[in-house]
Amino acid sequence: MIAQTQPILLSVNGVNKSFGGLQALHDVSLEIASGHIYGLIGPNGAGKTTFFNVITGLYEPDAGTFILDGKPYEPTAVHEVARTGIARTFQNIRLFGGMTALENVMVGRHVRTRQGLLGAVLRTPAERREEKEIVEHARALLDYVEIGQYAGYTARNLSYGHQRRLEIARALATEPKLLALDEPAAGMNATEKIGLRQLLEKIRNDGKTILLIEHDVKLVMGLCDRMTVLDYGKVIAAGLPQKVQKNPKVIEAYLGAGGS
Ligand SMILES: Nc1ncnc2c1ncn2[C@@H]1O[C@H](COP(=O)(O)OP(=O)(O)OP(=O)(O)O)[C@@H](O)[C@H]1O
Repeated sequence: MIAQTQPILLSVNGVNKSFGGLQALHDVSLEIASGHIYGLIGPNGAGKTTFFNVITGLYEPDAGTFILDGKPYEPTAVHEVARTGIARTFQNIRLFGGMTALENVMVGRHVRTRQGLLGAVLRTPAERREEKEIVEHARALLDYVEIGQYAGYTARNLSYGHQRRLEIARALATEPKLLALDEPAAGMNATEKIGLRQLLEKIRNDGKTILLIEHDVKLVMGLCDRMTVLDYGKVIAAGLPQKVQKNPKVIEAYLGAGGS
């Protein structure tokens, strides 16, 4: 566990988001310290994915301000968000299923290169050099998430757990300041979850900051440095996991939702 003396990487203040008459997020604020794993939990429909979609530019908030790494940040377009330094994975895995694992990571890397994808197609010597670097970097990332031996496999043919790791590698390829993971353990068996936990701890120990939505409360409690609990779009508790799990509002929200 890391002390809260770290600088704040992401500060979110007063986010509101409605869909018609339904207020999915109600004045949600949170602060994520640099180098932390920050958990966002809550029963089904609490607004967790909506919050992710807002901070990654998929949904426009009705209100709210954001500061990333000391600078005002407007999550307007998904591509810009990636350049600014937030990378995410999705609850339902979104890989390029027909491409190889290596190619999937290379796509993520193009966010950080000069030529982008078009340059890679035109192929001048400088671009070929850059392309070689991209391949090497992508291979290194696959090794980092421990699926290097599957570099040439088509993404859709990988096991579920390996696809989740591949999504994380692709997100890391954009060199994010904040890695936002939407239920990375969903569908994993117990052994895969232990492996995922070790991977996330390694990523944090290497200096990255992680925002994690997770349904597996045991995993979140054991892994996160700080957390926020949402219920019906509102923050009902925030802080250290040991304190949050004893909060009567949190217990009630989970028991009320069938203990999910
Ligand atoms: N695009 C949308 N249009 C209309 N309503 C939406 C939309 N996205 C989310 N909602 C509604 O907003 C509320 C919050 O949903 P959200 O998916 O953010 O919850 P969640 O906490 O991520 O839930 P889960 O754990 O089930 O994924 C829900 O009532 C949901 O039906």
